[in-house]
Amino acid sequence: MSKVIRIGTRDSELALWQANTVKAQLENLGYKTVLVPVKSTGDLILDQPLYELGITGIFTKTLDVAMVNGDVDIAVHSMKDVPTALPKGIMQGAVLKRAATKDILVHKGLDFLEAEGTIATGSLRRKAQWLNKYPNHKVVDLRGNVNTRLQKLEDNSWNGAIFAKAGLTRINVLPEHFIELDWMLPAPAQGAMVIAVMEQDVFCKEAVSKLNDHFSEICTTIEREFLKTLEGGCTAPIGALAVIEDKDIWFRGCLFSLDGKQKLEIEKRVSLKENRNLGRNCAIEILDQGGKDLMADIKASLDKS
Ligand SMILES: NCc1[nH]cc(CCC(=O)O)c1CC(=O)O
Repeated sequence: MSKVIRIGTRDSELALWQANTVKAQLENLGYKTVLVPVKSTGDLILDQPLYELGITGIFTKTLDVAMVNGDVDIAVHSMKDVPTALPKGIMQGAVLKRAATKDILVHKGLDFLEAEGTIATGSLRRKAQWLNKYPNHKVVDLRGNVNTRLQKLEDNSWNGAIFAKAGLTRINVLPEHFIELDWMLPAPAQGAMVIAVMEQDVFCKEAVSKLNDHFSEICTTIEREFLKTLEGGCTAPIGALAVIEDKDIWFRGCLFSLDGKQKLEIEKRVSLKENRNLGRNCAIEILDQGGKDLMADIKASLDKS
């Protein structure tokens, strides 16, 4: 085991925390590793256009390029940020044991909930679900990494902002005032970390496979199949969550219109052994129940804006 595994990561605090976790776990198994932080926007030296390689994700693009270029051996991602179609030559090497899956509202007091208020999020999925439940509220856009978003919430008069609990917990910035949004369905694979590896890299494939958590892999696979079957290359307000209870898998999925007024949802409980195609079949049911038209509407309005 003389090879040093170069772990590519983005340079945000959350990304570094996640990459360091993988580093510690690999070293615990006796592997030598080194962390290679890669700036999010970089000089992308490649002799092929990105789309020809199937490189699309805004959060994962830079690391995909670094892997294809041979600058890093593996990459650590928040799994929900990874497009459902992986670039040529890159495969999913391991899904780590999943942390908290849910979204939370960080707030400054909850009196506004049943009245009027403004909450902030940059996510179409969170916005649509929030407006569906609280039609009298306003939702404003909020972007940036976790620390930036927390700071902007402090600096503005908004009543609250929505975050993935896993992200705040990991970098230890979970504020005192938050509520768990149990009714909101998370992004497919939220709270899970994934390790990407090159298909031809036998050594690294073997190494990272030891970090795979079987149940986390099953649940995130179902959620991402649901997403992949619905989306057809377009970002939409889609939520999904699969959890294992006893010997069953309990799946819930949803698709909303951008304004949150239309809601299509599905729920199924099957035995763990029968989980094949669960995500795909649930998506097909949603598509048949009006989801096809809704996706076309969403795509049309997103193309316009
Ligand atoms: N889209 C950004 C992003 N990607 C992963 C996380 C947190 C960790 C996770 O959800 O797995 C976050 C922050 C957030 O959604 O609040």
